[in-house]
Order: sequence, then structure tokens, then C-alpha cells
Amino acid sequence: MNLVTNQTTTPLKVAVLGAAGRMGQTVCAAVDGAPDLELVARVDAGDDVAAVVRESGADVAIDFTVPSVTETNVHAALDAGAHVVVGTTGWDDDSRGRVSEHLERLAQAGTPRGVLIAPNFGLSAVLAMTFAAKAARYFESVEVIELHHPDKVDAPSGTARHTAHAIAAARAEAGVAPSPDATETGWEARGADVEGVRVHAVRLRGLVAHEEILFGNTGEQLSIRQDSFDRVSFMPGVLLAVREVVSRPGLTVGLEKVLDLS
Ligand SMILES: NC(=O)C1=CN([C@@H]2O[C@H](COP(=O)(O)OP(=O)(O)OC[C@H]3O[C@@H](n4cnc5c(N)ncnc54)[C@H](OP(=O)(O)O)[C@@H]3O)[C@@H](O)[C@H]2O)C=CC1
Ligand SMILES: O=C(O)C1=N[C@H](C(=O)O)C[C@H](O)C1
Repeated sequence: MNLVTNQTTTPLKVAVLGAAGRMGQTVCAAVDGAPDLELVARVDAGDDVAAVVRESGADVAIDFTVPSVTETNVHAALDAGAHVVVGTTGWDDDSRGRVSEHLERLAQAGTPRGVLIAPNFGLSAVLAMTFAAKAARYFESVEVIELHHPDKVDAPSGTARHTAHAIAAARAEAGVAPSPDATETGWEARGADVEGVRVHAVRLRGLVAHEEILFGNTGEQLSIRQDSFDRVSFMPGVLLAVREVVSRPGLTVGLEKVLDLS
């Protein structure tokens, strides 16, 4: 029998850190437009993150700030009782490890919380990374090109690092040799070395966020390309992460985990 009830769910309360930024403004609008979410705080540079998050009663804090402050913000939001969704770049094994330890302490204290860090919330980017990881073992050569707006402060992009990491792991597991490269001079023109994968960063007015992964064998090539033309492309992933993180204690890295792609 199909039982229909009048039960209504309480909206999740959300605080946005970096609210005045390019992503922050788009995220605030997306949260505002979601019937199951309530925007309770906009946090900007100079604000006391822990105090604002605590006083707002936020269930989830979303961080789109800058690499130099994002880890501090996550610890502050956790101390204020919130789960956290992070889109900001700049994370490494050490900073992720410290967040995992913080989450472990909260779990042991009986107040488990979740943190979900994703270098890219765009579906096209998540799928491109997934397909690239699958293809990685079958090609002799691989290079990554990321292309972004010129106001971006970090290079290579977090997405490109995540992509290169997944490709490198897949190639290592399959025992694939390093990409052939006879370069003797002019190494500065060959891009960054991310775990053995060459990554090239383009900065161009008019771009938003784009990535191309190039694979080569003798006589054939595979190009995987994704384009975010507008920051609204990240919003379904951000909202999905907000709804998921409250029931995912501990640290989750990558939206592919939530989408069951990995
Ligand atoms: N995961 C994903 O899908 C995506 C990730 N990103 C990443 O998100 C981050 C933000 O990008 P974007 O919005 O373009 O950058 P912006 O520079 O436009 O926004 C960052 C905002 O954070 C503010 N800020 C700085 N310090 C603090 C602080 N301590 N507390 C709160 N706010 C602070 C800045 O304020 P002020 O300017 O006054 O310093 C600014 O308003 C980047 O790391 C980017 O790579 C971007 C797009 C998608
Ligand atoms: O700064 C940006 O714009 C973006 N940053 C993220 C990254 O560094 O990968 C995600 C997306 O590429 C947009």
C-alpha cells in the first residue's frame, strides 16, 4: 500500500564561506533556490568563521575561499559543530591527514561529522577524470592540459592534480612505463610534473574551467575534453555533496565517491 503522509522535512541549514567570491555568490544563489536547504550565513574574509557558523546553527558549511585559508576554515567549522563541503583547492596529504584526525577525535567524542572535499563538482569534469583513469593503462603517452580564467590564483588546477594522481595510480597498478620523452633541453616548456604526468596550465580571458586529457599510442590518439562554460555547472554537484555529507562521517575526497563512479 502506498502511504502518503504530510510529513515535511526540516531544511538543512547552510553557511557559505567565501560568499562574496565568484563561486561563493553562485553557491549562495543555488542554496537559496533549493527548497530543502536554508542559507543561514554568508561568511567573508575577516569574519570569525567558528563564531558565525556556531551562531547561525549551520548544519553544513561550504568552503569556496582561497588555498591559504581553507584548512583553517574547515577546522573552525568542525569545531562549531558543522559538517563541511570543500571546493577550494590547495589540499595535500598532510592537510587532508589533519582533517581526518580531527574527524576521528569528533567521532570518538560521540559527535561524528563529515567533510567532503572535491576538486571539481562539475559532472563533466568528474566523468572526464573517471574515463581518464580507466583509459590510463592502455596508452604509452599521456599529458593533461587545464585551461582557466586568468583570475585563478593557483596552477596547475586542483582538478588537473586529481586527474594526474588517478592516472598515475592506474598506470602504476598496471605496471605501465613512464610516458616516452626525449626532451634534453627546455624542460620549462614541458609543463609541471605531477606524479610523472606532464600538466600544462593555460590562463586566458574568456575561459571559465576546462580540461583536456591526451592519450597516445603509435597510430592512434584519445582526447577526453570537458568544459565548464558557466559556474552554474558546479551547482548540482555542490548541492548533492551538501545533502550527502550529513550522512557520511569521516573524510570523503572526490565527488566520484558519492556518484559511485570509483
Ligand atoms: N571544486 C570546484 O568545483 C571548484 C573549485 N573552485 C575553487 O574554489 C576556490 C574559490 O574560487 P573563486 O570563487 O573563483 O575565487 P574568488 O577569489 O572569487 O573567491 C574567494 C573568496 O574567498 C574570500 N576569502 C578569503 N579569505 C577568506 C576567509 N578567511 N574566510 C572567508 N572568505 C575568505 C575572498 O575574499 P577577498 O577577495 O576579500 O580576499 C573571496 O571573496 C578556488 O580555490 C578555486 O580553485 C572554483 C570553481 C569550482
Ligand atoms: O579556480 C577555478 O575556477 C576552478 N578551480 C578548480 C580547480 O582548480 O580545479 C575547479 C575548476 O577547475 C574551477
